Amino acid sequence: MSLPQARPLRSAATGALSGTLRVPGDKSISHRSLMFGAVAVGETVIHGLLEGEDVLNTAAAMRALGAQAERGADGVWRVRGAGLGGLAEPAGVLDMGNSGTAARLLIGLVASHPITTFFTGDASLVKRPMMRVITPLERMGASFVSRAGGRLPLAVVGTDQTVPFTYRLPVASAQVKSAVLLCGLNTAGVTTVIESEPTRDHTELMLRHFGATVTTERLEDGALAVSVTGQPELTGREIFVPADPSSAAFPLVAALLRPGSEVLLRDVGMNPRRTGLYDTLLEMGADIGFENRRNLAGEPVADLRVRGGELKGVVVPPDRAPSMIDEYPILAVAASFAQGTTVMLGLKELRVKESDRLAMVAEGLTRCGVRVEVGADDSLTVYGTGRPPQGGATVATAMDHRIAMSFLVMGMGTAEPVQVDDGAFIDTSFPGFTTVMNGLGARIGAA
Ligand SMILES: O=C(O)C1=C[C@@H](OP(=O)(O)O)[C@@H](O)[C@H](O)C1
Ligand SMILES: C=C(OP(=O)(O)O)C(=O)O
Repeated sequence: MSLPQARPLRSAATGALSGTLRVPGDKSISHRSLMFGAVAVGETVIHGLLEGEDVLNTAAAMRALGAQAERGADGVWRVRGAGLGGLAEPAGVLDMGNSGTAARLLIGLVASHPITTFFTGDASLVKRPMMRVITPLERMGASFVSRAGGRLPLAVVGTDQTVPFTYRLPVASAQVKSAVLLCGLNTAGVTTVIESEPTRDHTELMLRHFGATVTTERLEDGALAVSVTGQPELTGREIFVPADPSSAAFPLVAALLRPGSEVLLRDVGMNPRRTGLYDTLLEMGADIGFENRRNLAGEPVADLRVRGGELKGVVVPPDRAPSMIDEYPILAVAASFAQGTTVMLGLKELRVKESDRLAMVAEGLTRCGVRVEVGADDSLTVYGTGRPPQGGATVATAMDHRIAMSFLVMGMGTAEPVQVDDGAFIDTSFPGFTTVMNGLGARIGAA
């Protein structure tokens, strides 16, 4: 396991931003399109796949499991599936790099195949909790050997004799929900996941698109029961991947922070389980127009027109966390430019992402001269003064792409430039970030 060379970057204040762009494809949808294509019969054609490192690791893993997954000269990806139940035992260890989504979803998928699969990841991923998927998958019949506490590297001893299961999620996580549903896919009978807080539903939407029966039912206590009927005939499909709303968040907040800016972001995914950041920014007074709303192969999209302007502090309720889970670092940056205090509640899950995002955001903002508080209840309070923060610091990123991008956006408006110690991990989710941002008017370069 070798670490890429650290790539320190520096971002300096800009004038008004302008331009039109389409950020790269949605990461969640890209992973799933490769995985589901690999267990379908026939060819899956994917337009606009995110070619970030996380997704390229998934493509390599699907090839190691016996599917074909290749990029054509036209930029379109084609997957020829092995069929459900047809995944082959990989000869080597699957290295999922930096990606929790790839690791957890694939662990679920192989658990109901009669093969043994070894997984590992980079120095960030091997620290992240896997018991959350091991526990339900063991109940369904798979066996595991893992490091203490359920960390990678681990081996999944799968079986084609898994039993269906009803599982109530102990934590709001689309990755855990998906791991159980994907194990249920090759399990005879109906597997159900109950979630008290709705998390992103790309697995459910896309499994239906491939021909599976996936139903949802509202329970008496308000929770949602999601069920998949096992062993369907999955057929290869055509998929159009929307632009990733989690990536669009960076140019969007940058434009909001620079007075006089006007930026148009095309084809941005508007799945309601992903749009918490946009709701929050609108409450803060942001000028965001949603134009040309339409459907792209089962997922809603829109073009977002963003204009720079003043923001005010707000309280972000805990039940909004699942729909904006990856956007708190960039929201905290926006809050540091706002007039007034922003309180973000219910951020416990941020502690188990690529880094402890709650700690890293608080530390970085403090270094840049912003007053913040982390509550014992895993809340984050950012005291905005309505004036640009000082900046002038180097921020630690701890192998976390979203921390790196958030603080580079911050440097676009601070009094002094902001440096990040390593921008290399940006390639996991947003290849071309620096070029795209500089095309709008940013001044991001090697430190
Ligand atoms: O299912 C997915 O594609 C994802 C789910 C979320 O993770 P959790 O399920 O751990 O909350 C999110 O943070 C991650 O970036 C992508
Ligand atoms: C949390 C993230 O991804 P993952 O869990 O797939 O590593 C993210 O992209 O912000």
